[in-house]
Amino acid sequence: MASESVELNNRAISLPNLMKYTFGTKDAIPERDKSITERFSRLRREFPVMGMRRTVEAIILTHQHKMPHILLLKIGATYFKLPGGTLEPGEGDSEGLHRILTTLFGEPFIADDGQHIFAPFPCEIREVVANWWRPHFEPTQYPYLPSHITRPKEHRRMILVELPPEGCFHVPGNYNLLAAPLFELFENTPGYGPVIASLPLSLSKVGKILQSILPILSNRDHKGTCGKIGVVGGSLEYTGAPYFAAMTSLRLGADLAHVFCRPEAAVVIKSYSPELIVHPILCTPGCEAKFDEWLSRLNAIVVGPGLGRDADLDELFPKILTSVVKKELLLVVDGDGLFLLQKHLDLVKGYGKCMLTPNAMEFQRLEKAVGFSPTSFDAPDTELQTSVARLASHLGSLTVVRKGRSDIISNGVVTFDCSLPGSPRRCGGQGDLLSGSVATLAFWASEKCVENGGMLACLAACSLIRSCAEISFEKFGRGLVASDMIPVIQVALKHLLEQK
Ligand SMILES: NC(=O)C1=CN([C@@H]2O[C@H](COP(=O)(O)OP(=O)(O)OC[C@H]3O[C@@H](n4cnc5c(N)ncnc54)[C@H](O)[C@@H]3O)[C@@H](O)[C@H]2O)[C@@H](O)CC1
Ligand SMILES: Nc1ncnc2c1ncn2[C@@H]1O[C@H](COP(=O)(O)OP(=O)(O)OP(=O)(O)O)[C@@H](O)[C@H]1O
Repeated sequence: MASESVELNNRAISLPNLMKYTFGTKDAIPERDKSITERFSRLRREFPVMGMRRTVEAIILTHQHKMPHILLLKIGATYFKLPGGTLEPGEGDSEGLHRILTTLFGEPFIADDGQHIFAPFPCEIREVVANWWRPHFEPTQYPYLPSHITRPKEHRRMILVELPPEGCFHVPGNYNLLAAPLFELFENTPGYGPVIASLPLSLSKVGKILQSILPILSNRDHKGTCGKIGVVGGSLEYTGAPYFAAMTSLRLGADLAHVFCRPEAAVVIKSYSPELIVHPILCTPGCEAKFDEWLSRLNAIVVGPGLGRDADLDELFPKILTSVVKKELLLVVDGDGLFLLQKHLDLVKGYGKCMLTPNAMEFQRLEKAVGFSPTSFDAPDTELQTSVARLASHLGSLTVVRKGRSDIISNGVVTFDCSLPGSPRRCGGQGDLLSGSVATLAFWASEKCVENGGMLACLAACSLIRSCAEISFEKFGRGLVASDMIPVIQVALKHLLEQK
């Protein structure tokens, strides 16, 4: 098999088999700096003249024995790096990375004018997979730009590079080119450093992730094994939002869905579906005790869809959060929950089981609430990624999913971008479908002890809901409403699972 097509980071990419490549050596290209100390001295020297150093690095994936491998350059006995280098002033990412890969791997020849040059290295430069920043003239780097740093010293961008099915590498004599299996790099910071060790997560395949998260159905299971999800929301104005979130969890595969709403919303919500268990308790006497009792029987809670912002929630909302955190339940905060959360961020700060799913506006509110200047709605994706990572990190590494043109998911250490096409319909309620699916998938991931389960559940949920939107838009076009997406949840799931 010459090449295998896989989906990485939601895009199909061809992975060539390394057996179809040949390898030659050429003259050494000495490293510009002899030591790490020298590298930082040069960075410090050049900074006043050149400004922030812009580095581009190639993520070149290949497959061997059907397993994805990443190409690394090994220098000496223990130092590994991605093939890459520094951009010239004014040079674009793609142009610069092409130039650097040509120097590293292109075939050497002597031009008509006698100059030693390299033939262009055939490859296609794809999207940016990860960004890292170096705030000081020191080794410490972050996958986001820390908020207090106004003049970072280096910005590193890891870019996916696709190779043709066959070809030749001409490797400088001072390097060893090797293919490391992704599983070997996974979180292996001692062996490869934080940047390379985080790449497998950044490149995760949604179909594989879903497979690792979904519970296996069995006749030995009992009612509740696949999840008991609670949704706190539903008011006089908004009855749809909690219904969408709770129904999504059931249609995805949870066993029981409870809605805790205001009494005036309860009959309406019940009448949408006999499957939902509806508690008309919010802001009624004894509400906290009743809620607390039910919490012990649930696995994950979504707080906020259609909750409203009435003054009586100022007192109840923090109590709800405190109960959920105390019981160590998975918590998704969405919709009006995010509005109310602005004053109570300290209650979830550092709570690793918390996932926030803001839309563009809600994200800006959270940024302002923590004292960051809000990132523009239209900021480029890389800036948005930085902002999401910055907020997640500031909140103590909980997971933030900023919905939008692309959904950006970050825990402050790793940042994913889900840019499946979705649909061009922006009807209300789609975010509620997302929060219900995040809660369900996060519960399943936690049951199976999936490493980084919250992050992966969020990525899987974003892919799922965008896929539902795409499928249902084909049928309903501009008349698509959120209710139309619920019946295709299993179609979308199957579609994602089948992606190789
Ligand atoms: N049928 C229902 O019951 C529904 C109830 N909903 C609930 O309604 C409550 C309020 O939610 P809202 O989202 O209206 O609250 P917000 O007050 O946060 O309003 C969001 C505002 O941001 C704007 N916006 C969103 N994305 C944007 C983008 N990318 N660029 C520019 N502007 C953008 C919207 O047009 C809207 O005006 C929540 O509790 C929510 O759950 C919604 O889920 C919609 C459906
Ligand atoms: N520009 C876009 N292109 C494609 N998909 C989008 C776009 N904006 C949002 N989405 C998708 O729509 C879904 C809901 O996002 P949205 O920003 O509408 O959330 P929301 O305002 O919280 O929703 P809700 O109406 O339920 O409150 C998400 O799955 C997101 O991926």
